[in-house]
Amino acid sequence: MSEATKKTQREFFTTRTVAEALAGFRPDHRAPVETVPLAEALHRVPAADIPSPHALPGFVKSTVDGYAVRAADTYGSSDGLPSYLDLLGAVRMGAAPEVTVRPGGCAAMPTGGVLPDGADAVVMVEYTAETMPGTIEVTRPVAPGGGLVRADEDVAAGAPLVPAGRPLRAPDLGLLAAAGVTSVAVHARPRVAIISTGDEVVPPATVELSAGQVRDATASALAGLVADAGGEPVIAGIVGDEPGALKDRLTEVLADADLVVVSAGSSVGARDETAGAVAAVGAVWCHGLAIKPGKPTLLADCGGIPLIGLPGNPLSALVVFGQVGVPLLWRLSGCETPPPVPSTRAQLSRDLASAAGRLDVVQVRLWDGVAEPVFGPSALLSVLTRADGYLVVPEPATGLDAGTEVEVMLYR
Ligand SMILES: Nc1nc2c(c(=O)[nH]1)N[C@H]1C(S)=C(S)[C@@H](COP(=O)(O)OP(=O)(O)OC[C@H]3O[C@@H](n4cnc5c(N)ncnc54)[C@H](O)[C@@H]3O)O[C@H]1N2
Ligand code: MOO
Repeated sequence: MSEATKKTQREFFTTRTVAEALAGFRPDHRAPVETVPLAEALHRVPAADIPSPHALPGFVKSTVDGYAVRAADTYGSSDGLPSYLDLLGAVRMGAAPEVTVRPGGCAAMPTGGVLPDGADAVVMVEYTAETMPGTIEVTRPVAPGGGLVRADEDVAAGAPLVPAGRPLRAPDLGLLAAAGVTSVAVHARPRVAIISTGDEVVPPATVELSAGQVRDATASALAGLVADAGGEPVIAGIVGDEPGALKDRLTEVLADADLVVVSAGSSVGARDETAGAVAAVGAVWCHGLAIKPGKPTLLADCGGIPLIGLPGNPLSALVVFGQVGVPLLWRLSGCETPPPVPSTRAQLSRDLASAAGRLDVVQVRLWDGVAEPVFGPSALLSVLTRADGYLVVPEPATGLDAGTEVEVMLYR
């Protein structure tokens, strides 16, 4: 056993908390920046604020169907004492007004039309009547600016259309399009190399299994989590337990990955080579995380590129990747605070025990506002597929009582 392996195996007994890992494990690599068309920009993270080339909407715009007026001409108007205005013309959609509104006059106005010169408000058609051809009766006053948006009310020229560091949402794409911005500089989807380890692990397409063999479940599931968090999964194969093989594979994938994920072999058993191999290609930040399930987790910084060594049990691997890998992935994409996960409040059906200082991730089923824990060993992946979501027992807590209102993060 190498010196490095001995050292990292001892570190297993000085685990870090998940909170410490989220705050303190911060390799400085970021996915490169690329320019993509709007149609490919959903959920991508702008590398810098994107300023508006001009004001939006760019003209004083009516928000109602009605008549453009001088507000002062409508003061005191009521059903009993209407104002009467001369109809001077009509504004057409998508065209500059050909009419100017003088005192005592008005112009017919569609929603979205350009306010004509002289007018400072639009009165809704519901509060008017054309009592005689060419004369409009107004029965409600309107204040200056009423029925309008200002030329820069959506976005001022030069102000950010969308901020750096937040994944683009559908309305962001609309605002960019409205401003004529049709391509954006965003971080590339982080490439996540996924390596499975273990002599017993065989490709999923293997038809007949020999005794003790298992099909690689973890890589496919991790690829799903990676894609969900905006990354590009790169399934980098299965590495057996022969000495040196993992180190060689790690060296290869590090040349072309933004994040490396290795599953299994990170515990303290005789064949657990991961810590030694990782120590040969990077600096191990922790070996052992105070999380249940998932304690045999390893984090390393490989020249700025983060590497996560996940527990072998697929359930534990997925739980840890959700808690630690997904936030890392968002940071690689340029987003420091991951977008919130949809959640719901529910009443816990039974007591849950936990150790203080350890984060417990508990799978739950939900019905009628009740969260029922799904228990089972982390060797069983079906515990996850049967759950509707999960709750966490926070690090300081020693457990949760039945009936406690808990927040359940929902799977979709
Ligand atoms: N003495 C101790 N033994 C164990 C501890 C401990 O603290 N002290 N922790 C246990 C926990 S918790 C877990 S989790 C496992 C994790 O160990 P490894 O990360 O070294 O993983 P393996 O032993 O290689 O595998 C565990 C289990 O998962 C299966 N596996 C592995 N990879 C895959 C895959 N890609 N797809 C499907 N299944 C996979 C593997 O065959 C094993 O059955 O250690 C405990 N022991
Ligand atoms: O924590 Mo192990 O990672 O329970 O299955």
